Amino acid sequence: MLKVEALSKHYGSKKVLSDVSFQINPGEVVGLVGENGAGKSTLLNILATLISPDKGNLSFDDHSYDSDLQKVRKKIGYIPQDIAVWEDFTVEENMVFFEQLSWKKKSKAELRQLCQNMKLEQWKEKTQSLSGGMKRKLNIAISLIHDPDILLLDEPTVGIDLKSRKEIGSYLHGLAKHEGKTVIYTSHDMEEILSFCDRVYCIGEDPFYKELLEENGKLVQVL
Ligand SMILES: Nc1ncnc2c1ncn2[C@@H]1O[C@H](COP(=O)(O)OP(=O)(O)OP(=O)(O)O)[C@@H](O)[C@H]1O
Repeated sequence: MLKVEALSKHYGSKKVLSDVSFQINPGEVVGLVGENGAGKSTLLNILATLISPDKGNLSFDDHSYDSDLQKVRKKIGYIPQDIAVWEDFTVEENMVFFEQLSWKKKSKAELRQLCQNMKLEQWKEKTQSLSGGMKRKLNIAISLIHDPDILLLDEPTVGIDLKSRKEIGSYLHGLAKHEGKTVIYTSHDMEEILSFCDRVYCIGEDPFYKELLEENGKLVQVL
């Protein structure tokens, strides 16, 4: 379980997160929504241990972010907004390269299976020739090499076609429901949030998202 207690973060005089608390269970898919600049990426980056909060206690499966940082990091898979793959490498070469950097070892067959699970079949193709949706799938497959328990995704489906969006959304949903992973992702796509998320956290004071989601029967908590 992911536990966040009394988390705050500011940049200079700008308060971004103020006394935020929540808990997320294994197997849940949680969406983070809010207007531009509300603090979604900031929260995701704190959960990914990439930036530190000003105050607050965070833990995952009873491992504290403060005292058990290495254990927590091993459990996290983070997919940033910008696709980070080697364009000159094939899909296979990318997977093997990142497997070598990973603390968890996987055979080539297992790496290929990860891609196939995402409906990414172009194993021998150069990454530069893949569509945006396929590159995004590769990015997600790379983040799964070390079998993380918690997946943090910053706008994983932005700028890609509807078919890939749906495939990625249902794949992430399946990871939560069949493998018990905790999935947290940001999106501006309300249809996607409505289809794939069990719960939604709204960041910021604008009531727009909360009202829209509640009208559609979603459980929403304002952070
Ligand atoms: N390193 C930083 N230094 C100063 N201000 C920052 C920094 N990172 C973010 N901010 C500010 O904090 C606020 C929250 O930014 P954040 O990127 O978390 O928002 P967001 O909800 O993810 O926005 P978007 O939907 O546009 O991606 C913004 O006003 C941003 O300008």
